[in-house]
Amino acid sequence: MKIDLQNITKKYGEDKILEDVNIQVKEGRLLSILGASGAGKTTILKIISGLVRQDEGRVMIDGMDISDCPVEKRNIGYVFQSPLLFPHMTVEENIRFGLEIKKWHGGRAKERIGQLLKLLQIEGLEKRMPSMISGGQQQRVAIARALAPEPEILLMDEPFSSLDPTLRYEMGELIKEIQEKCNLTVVFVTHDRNESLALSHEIAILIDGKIAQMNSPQNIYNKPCSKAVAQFMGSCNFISGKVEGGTFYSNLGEFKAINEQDGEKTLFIRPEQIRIDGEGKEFIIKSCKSMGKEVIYTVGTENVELLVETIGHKIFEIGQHVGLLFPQGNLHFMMNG
Ligand SMILES: Nc1ncnc2c1ncn2[C@@H]1O[C@H](COP(=O)(O)OP(=O)(O)OP(=O)(O)O)[C@@H](O)[C@H]1O
Repeated sequence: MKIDLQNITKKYGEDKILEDVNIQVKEGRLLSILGASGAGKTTILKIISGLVRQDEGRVMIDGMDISDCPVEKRNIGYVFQSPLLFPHMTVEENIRFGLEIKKWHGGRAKERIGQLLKLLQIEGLEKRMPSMISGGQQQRVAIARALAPEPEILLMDEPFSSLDPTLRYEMGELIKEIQEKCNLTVVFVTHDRNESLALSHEIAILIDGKIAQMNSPQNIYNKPCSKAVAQFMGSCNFISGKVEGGTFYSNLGEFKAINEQDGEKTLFIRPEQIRIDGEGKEFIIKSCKSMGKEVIYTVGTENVELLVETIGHKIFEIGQHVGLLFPQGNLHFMMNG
């Protein structure tokens, strides 16, 4: 099912939480909403599910306005940050609870529970109480319960934030697999950029209640529309300058700027997209930080300073003269401001 949020605005008291939010998620795709704490991510999920009513705008599912449809009629699965299982019920009973809405009992319910135990890879745990399984297993049960009534849309609110990085990665892979197998349309809220880059078909960046950019992970990372989006996705270098007749002029030198309109622009480049040339001379290594897998150097001249990331051991020394290479394909120009 396709989700289309149109011009959604939401206030709590005098505070405007969401302003003219437009989000489209195609059927069978996973969109993640990435934003800082308090940006309004959960509020968007609550509006899609019907737990909260927007002040303005429409929630469209497959072309139908469901803004006035009650929560229980929407058949949308919702997985919360913590699993929220019923502690006095077994794993099987918790999943069965998800079927209440469908009024499935007997053999049909048993068959569906069996399918879900297999899908979430938790077979053998059905008779255990939630206190007798791990945090990761509890979250699998919560996902099984949300999927029990066969929703075509699944909303996930930072579902893996309490898990350790390895488990978090595994759960992400499992969600991708389930999403594809069941052709689910998923909206996934996170404030972890790596998680969103790894999982999503599309990412929507929410800054101060507005969608700053919505695009593929590659474009969000490599072609951010603003400094705020660029910084949200990781370390970056910004170089101010001017485009004139297909050339960008700056303190860093001149670069080809084919198809760029003339005017004041900012050149954006990620630290790992710059290469250090040991044969060159025009820059100096000013500092360096070893991060284990990678080394981050500050490299500069009197006029300009850049972060450069290399993989592996430290091979350049502070004070060493080097050159820098800027592969043309990695250069992205943005409007100033
Ligand atoms: N029921 C409510 N009444 C008043 N204010 C609320 C209510 N629910 C949320 N808020 C406020 O709305 C803002 C957005 O909340 P929301 O939970 O959507 O943010 P979020 O991006 O999901 O944050 P986090 O990443 O911390 O979960 C916050 O400032 C929050 O305090």
